[in-house]
Amino acid sequence: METTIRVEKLKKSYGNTTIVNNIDISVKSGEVFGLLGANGAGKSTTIECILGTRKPDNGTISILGMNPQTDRKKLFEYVGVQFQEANYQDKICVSELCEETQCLYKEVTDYNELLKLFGLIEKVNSPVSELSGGQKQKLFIVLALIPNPKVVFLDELTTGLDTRARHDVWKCLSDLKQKGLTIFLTSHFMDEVEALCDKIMILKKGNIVFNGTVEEAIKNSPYENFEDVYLWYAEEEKIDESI
Ligand SMILES: Nc1ncnc2c1ncn2[C@@H]1O[C@H](COP(=O)(O)OP(=O)(O)OP(=O)(O)O)[C@@H](O)[C@H]1O
Repeated sequence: METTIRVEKLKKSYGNTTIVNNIDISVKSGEVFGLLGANGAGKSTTIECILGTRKPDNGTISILGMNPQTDRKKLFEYVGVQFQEANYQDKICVSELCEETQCLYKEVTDYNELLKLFGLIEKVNSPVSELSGGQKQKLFIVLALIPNPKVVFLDELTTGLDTRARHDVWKCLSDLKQKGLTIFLTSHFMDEVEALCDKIMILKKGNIVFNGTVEEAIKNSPYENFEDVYLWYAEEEKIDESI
């Protein structure tokens, strides 16, 4: 399997504070990779450095063999990004926003199919501003998938979605993975990580504290429940077993 995302010795500091400390990441084609860590651990900074929207202090990054800083235009034909908040006009409706996104790319997926897949088709003519938080979140995933990408970056994948919607999103992403999509995600939901991720990396204050599979993470910890396992790696304090 070819390596789709390769990051070597990525480092980013603000002033004297190191936010991301010498991180190496390797994601193979068709894999789902989960970057985990507490609030402020450095996940979004890592993603922004990988995408070239933030300048790292050090490190080599390649996506699909391209450099996100210098091959930006070509690379983003193949890369989808889920934004937490997109910039859109106040009154724009769902179909218009999808069409605007389609115009940015040469080869696109039919957005109506994606809206159907994500249960949003009945909102196609609604103003985006009238969607619920969860519906907007799903729409941002749809926008990320419109370019028919080979790789997709999903930051806080299902934050704000209800249980049904989260499961629907997992199903959609599993189907897209079967078709060869490489997925790089961050999530605070360990059930989601267990359901989707082939490989995970746990960051603690910008340092890698675990890199491997969920099964390996469990095996190398004193716990069996993955949420306990995650906390054991990611948190400073030991878990109080009486809780
Ligand atoms: N422009 C900036 N200047 C100074 N510090 C910053 C800047 N951007 C981010 N940080 C700091 O970097 C740290 C990591 O932030 P980051 O957003 O990468 O964390 P995260 O793991 O994505 O957190 P969350 O789970 O809350 O989204 C935080 O302490 C944040 O305050």
